[in-house]
Formats: sequence, C-alpha cells, structure tokens
Amino acid sequence: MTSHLASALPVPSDHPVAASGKIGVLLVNLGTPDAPTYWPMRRYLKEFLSDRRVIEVSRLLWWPLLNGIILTTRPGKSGAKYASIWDKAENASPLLVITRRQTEKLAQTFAAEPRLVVDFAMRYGKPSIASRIDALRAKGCDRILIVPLYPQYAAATTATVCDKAFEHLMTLRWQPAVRIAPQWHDDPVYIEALASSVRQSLARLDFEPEVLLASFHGVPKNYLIQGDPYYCFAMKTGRLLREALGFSEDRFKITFQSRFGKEEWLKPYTDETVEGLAKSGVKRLAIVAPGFVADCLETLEELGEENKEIFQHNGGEHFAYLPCLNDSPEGQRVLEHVVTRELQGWI
Ligand SMILES: C=CC1=C(C)c2cc3[nH]c(cc4nc(cc5[nH]c(cc1n2)c(C)c5CCC(=O)O)C(CCC(=O)O)=C4C)c(C)c3C=C
Ligand SMILES: [Fe+2]
Ligand SMILES: [Fe+2]
Repeated sequence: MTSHLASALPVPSDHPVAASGKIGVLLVNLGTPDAPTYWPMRRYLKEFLSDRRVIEVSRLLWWPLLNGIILTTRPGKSGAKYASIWDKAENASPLLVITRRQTEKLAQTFAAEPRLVVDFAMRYGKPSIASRIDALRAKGCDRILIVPLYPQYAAATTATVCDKAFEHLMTLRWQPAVRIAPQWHDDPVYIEALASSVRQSLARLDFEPEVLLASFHGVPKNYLIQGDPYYCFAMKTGRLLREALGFSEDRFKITFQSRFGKEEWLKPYTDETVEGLAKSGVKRLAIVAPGFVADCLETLEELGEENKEIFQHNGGEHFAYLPCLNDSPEGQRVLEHVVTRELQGWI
C-alpha cells in the first residue's frame, strides 16, 4: 500500500506494508473454560458473570456476592458438571470442539472464494474476539462479517458480542468495515433444518415420545419486562418448529432452562415441567434445544443428565435428549445460508 504514495509523500522506507482485499467471517459463540478444574473455571465464570449485559444487578450488590460466595463455590460445582461432558480426545469442552468443526466445514464450503477467511471466537475465554479480529486484519481482511451464533437475539448474548467487538475496534487506527449478521429465529432454512434434525433423531429412538419439549436457555423475567425481545423470538421459533413437525400443542411444549439465582426467570421452567409431566403419568419424553447452535454444558449435562434423572426419578421411563444442529449437514446449511445472505454486495 505504499507505492502510490511514494511519489507524493516522503514515506519512510520502513513504512509497514498492510495486506488488504480479503473478507473475514467471524463466528462468535459464548465461550467455555479451558479446563473443568478450579482456576480455569473461576477465570471463565468471573469474566462471564462480570458482564453487565448478563448480570444487570447493581454492581454495589453484585460485586461482593460474585467475589465472595459465587466465585468460591461455583467453579467447583460447575467444574464437576463440565468434567462429566468433557471431550477427552480433544481435551476441550464440546462447545469449543463443535464450534471449531463448524468453522472448518464452513471454510471448506467457501473454499472456491479465495477472498474469504472464516474463523471463530468466543465472547468469554479463548480465542478472544479481539485476537481473532487482529488475526483477520493481519490476513488482509478489511471487511469483517461477525456472526453471533444465537438464532434468537438477546442482549445477554448477541449484544454483548457486538459490544466486545466494537470495544476492540475502538482501539484500531485502520478499522475494517464491519457487518453484524442478524438473528435467524424464524428463517425457513433454520426451521426446516431443526425439523429435519428432530425427525431423524426421533426415527433413531426405540420408543415414540408422548411429549416433545423444546427447551430454550432462560433469562430473568425482568429482562423481558425491560424490553428484551428474546422471549418472543424463542416462542416464535418454538411455534414454527411445532408446526413444521405437525405436533399438537399437547404433545409439544416450550420451556426455559438454566435458572440462576433467586430471581424469577422466563417460565415455564424446564425442570419443573419435566417433573410435572412425569408425575402426571407421561412415560416417554424427548427434549430438544433449538436455541443452541452447538451442544454444550446446558444441553448435554443439564438436559441430557439432570433432566433425565428428574424424569426417571418421578416415574418417567423412556427419556431422550435430541442433539443440536451442531456440524451436521442441516446445521452447516443454516450457517452457509446466513453467511451467504449477509455477504451480499461484498462477494
Ligand atoms: C446468570 C446469568 C445468565 C444469563 C442471563 C444467561 C443467558 C444465556 N446463556 C446462554 C447460553 C449459554 N450459557 C451457558 C452457560 C452458562 N450460563 C450462565 C449464566 C447465564 N446465562 C452460566 C453461569 C453458565 C456457565 C455454566 C454454569 O456455571 O452454570 C452456555 C454453555 C457454555 C459451555 O461452555 O458449554 C451457553 C451456550 C444463552 C443463549 C442465554 C440467553 C438467551
Ligand atoms: Fe447461560
Ligand atoms: Fe445450566
């Protein structure tokens, strides 16, 4: 980038040569600890639970609670849960392993477009958003499409990815042009991918569930009252999936999981619904988690282990957790669809 200036300006001979002309696609998921042990868990939880988009409680109240009891007890308890789902072959959490595979497969899909560079980052932990934006810039990406990996927008997830990306962009002299992919909660390609994945998973079971639960991650109810649209997007995804599968409202229920703290969260709660169904005589239950693009602690452990235990403890007999889209052909089709649509005008 120095040659055309050289004749007009006294450009120093050591002026850096900047690569340009490429387009980055940065998939961003939530993040995960480096190991399921105390200190890595504590570092991860501290970063996560210090985010004001996640915990909106006044800092004066929250700081002593977080640094006192929560960061003393939760790393151990959550670490034990992570240990039960840890991918030993890859020595990483499933969320990281799956996000990496999704990224590699997406890069292969776009291999014929040499200007595109596909990468991933995590909002909390590694690889950080800042480090991957820098890596894309170093490879010559002067345009970057950021794809928060959340089909349903929430301030606690999507907005905090954008905040973090722009926080880093604030430090750059030569910023790339940036686009943020919008959520895809009602996109027909996504709904059909979910429906097809559920149909395949159900066909593999040796029982027919009486009820299918669609469990979404919850947020405090107050976030909805304050104007966060997440609840409405999750409900719409759930309804569209039910309609695509042709299930009646009796057989398909939408619930919210992962309550944290004493405050009321979005209802109905997954665990209470599972318990209620088992107690009311339902013997065969399946759960799917349409809001998660990759299996993780919340799906594999909380749904697949804890809720299975709740169901069977209360009289249920057959339980199945149906996997997320992950890096399946259906899941990759959704990512390819979103990225292709959002790159229009750039490629
Ligand atoms: C305490 C507040 C939390 C809010 C609000 C919240 C919203 C939220 N989270 C996800 C997706 C994921 N969360 C995951 C783990 C996780 N979530 C919280 C807390 C809140 N989440 C905590 C403390 C944890 C860590 C585990 C634990 O200690 O319980 C994960 C899994 C990450 C992994 O490594 O596997 C995901 C994914 C969404 C979509 C969401 C709001 C819509
Ligand atoms: Fe969460
Ligand atoms: Fe959880």
